[in-house]
Amino acid sequence: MGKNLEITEKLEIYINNFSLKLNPIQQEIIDYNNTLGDVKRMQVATSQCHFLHLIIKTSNIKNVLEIGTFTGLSALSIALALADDGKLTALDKDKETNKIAVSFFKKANLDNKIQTIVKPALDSLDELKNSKFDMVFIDADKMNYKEYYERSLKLLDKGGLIIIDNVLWHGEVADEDNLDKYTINIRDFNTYVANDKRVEQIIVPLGDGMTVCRVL
Ligand SMILES: C[S@@+](CC[C@H](N)C(=O)[O-])C[C@H]1O[C@@H](n2cnc3c(N)ncnc32)[C@H](O)[C@@H]1O
Repeated sequence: MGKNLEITEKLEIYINNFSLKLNPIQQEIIDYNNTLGDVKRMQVATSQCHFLHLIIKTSNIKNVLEIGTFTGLSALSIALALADDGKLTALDKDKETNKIAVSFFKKANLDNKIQTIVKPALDSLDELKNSKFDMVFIDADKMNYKEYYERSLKLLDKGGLIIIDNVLWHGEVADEDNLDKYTINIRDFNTYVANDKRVEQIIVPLGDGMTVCRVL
């Protein structure tokens, strides 16, 4: 008792076999990303797609902001879970991956629910500063996480959610001997959120680790 499971690849396949089924276009995005080589690691894990789905379904979330869309897997997972009157605003600076993401959104008939904005996210966030969202999913450049987090807080009311990906940084955050600047950055970010009295938060060990913050 008390010992957490090690999630091996075999166990992950088992979990996915006994969880929600992926939508065919979610699977197409994963298959497409597999052709990209190492860069496919950018996409969220299947378990994270299902987690985002469940959070949206159970929390009456209507208006979502995503920071970091890549080829669209997390965005499509969010949009699939949203009610008909729901909306996702998806930010990314990369024109090429955005074109691919939009083509998948169209194929899934969800392009009406997803607005993409292609420019550096901090510029988009400036433009969105008078908007309100129920949830923000942060998954872009890690060095800007603190800034994205602060900007996100301004866009949410009490009860709003911020979900941040890659907070366990391949497990490196817990290795105190690792002084790599990216690891230190995530470690500092996690400390910042943990000390923030404006939210309550948990780290969920799915994919590369995601923090779920609820605004108090
Ligand atoms: C980890 S990937 C996002 C993965 C995506 N959530 C998914 O599930 O497929 C990070 C994305 O952030 C984008 N990005 C990096 N720096 C950015 C910036 N300053 N502004 C906007 N997007 C940025 C990259 O172009 C990349 O597509």
